[in-house]
Amino acid sequence: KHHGMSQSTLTSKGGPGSGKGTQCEKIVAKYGYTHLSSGDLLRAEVASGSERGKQLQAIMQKGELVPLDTVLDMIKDAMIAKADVSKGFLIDGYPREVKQGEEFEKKIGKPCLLLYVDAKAETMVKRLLKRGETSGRSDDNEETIKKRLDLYYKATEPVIAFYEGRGIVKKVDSELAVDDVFAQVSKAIDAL
Ligand SMILES: Cc1cn([C@H]2C[C@H](O)[C@@H](COP(=O)(O)OP(=O)(O)OP(=O)(O)O)O2)c(=O)[nH]c1=O
Ligand SMILES: Nc1nc2c(ncn2[C@@H]2O[C@H](COP(=O)(O)OP(=O)(O)O)[C@@H](O)[C@H]2O)c(=O)[nH]1
Ligand SMILES: [Mg+2]
Repeated sequence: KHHGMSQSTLTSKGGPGSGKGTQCEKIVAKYGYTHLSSGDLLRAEVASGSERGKQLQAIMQKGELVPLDTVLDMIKDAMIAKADVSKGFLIDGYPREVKQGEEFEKKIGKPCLLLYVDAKAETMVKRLLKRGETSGRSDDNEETIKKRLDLYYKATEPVIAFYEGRGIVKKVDSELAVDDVFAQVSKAIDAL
C-alpha cells in the first residue's frame, strides 16, 4: 500500500463482451467509485495520435496485450490524479495477466474485491459482434474477437484463480438481463 488507495480498490474481470463496462457504469452511478477503464485509457492514447498511440493501436487491433508496464503506469497516473477526491477506485478489466496483478500490488496495493463477470463464450461473441456495429472499435470484428477470447482463456482466467486464493472473488452470472446482473453486483459490494 503506497498511496493509501488500496483499501477501496475494486476490480472487474471477465471475458471480452461479458459486460464489465456496463456493470462498472452502474456501480459508479450508485456507489460513486472512480471508474478507471484501462481499455479507455489506452484508446484515449490512440486517439491522441501520439507515436505511442500508434504502437498501441497496432497491438490492440491484433487482439494482443500491450506491455504491462504501459498499462500500469497509465492506471497509476490516473489514480494519483484523483486520489484526493475519490472515495474509491473501480478498475475495469484489469489485470489481464497474473504478472500484471503482481506488479500492481507492488506499486499500488491489493484490491479488496474482484467482480468476476461470467458469461459463456458464445454469448460474448454475440454481444461483441452487436457492439461492433456501432462501437467503432477496431478490435470488435470476428477475427480479432476470436483471438481476444483465446487470450482471455489462456492469460486472464488464471488471474481469477490467483485472487480466489485470497478470498476476494465474487462471481456474478452475466447471462441475465443487465439489471439482474447488477442486483448480484450490488449484493457483493454491500457486503464489503
Ligand atoms: C486492461 C488491458 C487492456 N488491454 C488491451 C486489450 C484490448 O485490446 C484493449 C481493450 O480493453 P478493454 O477496454 O478492457 O476491452 P473490453 O472492455 O472490451 O474487454 P475485452 O478486451 O476483455 O473485450 O486493451 C491490454 O493490452 N492490457 C490491459 O491490461
Ligand atoms: N443481455 C445483456 N447484454 C449485455 C449485458 N451486459 C452487457 N451487455 C451488452 O454486451 C456488450 C458488451 O458489454 P460491455 O459492457 O462493453 O462488455 P466488456 O467488454 O466486458 O466491457 C454491450 O453492447 C452491452 O450492451 C447483460 O447483462 N445482458
Ligand atoms: Mg469494456
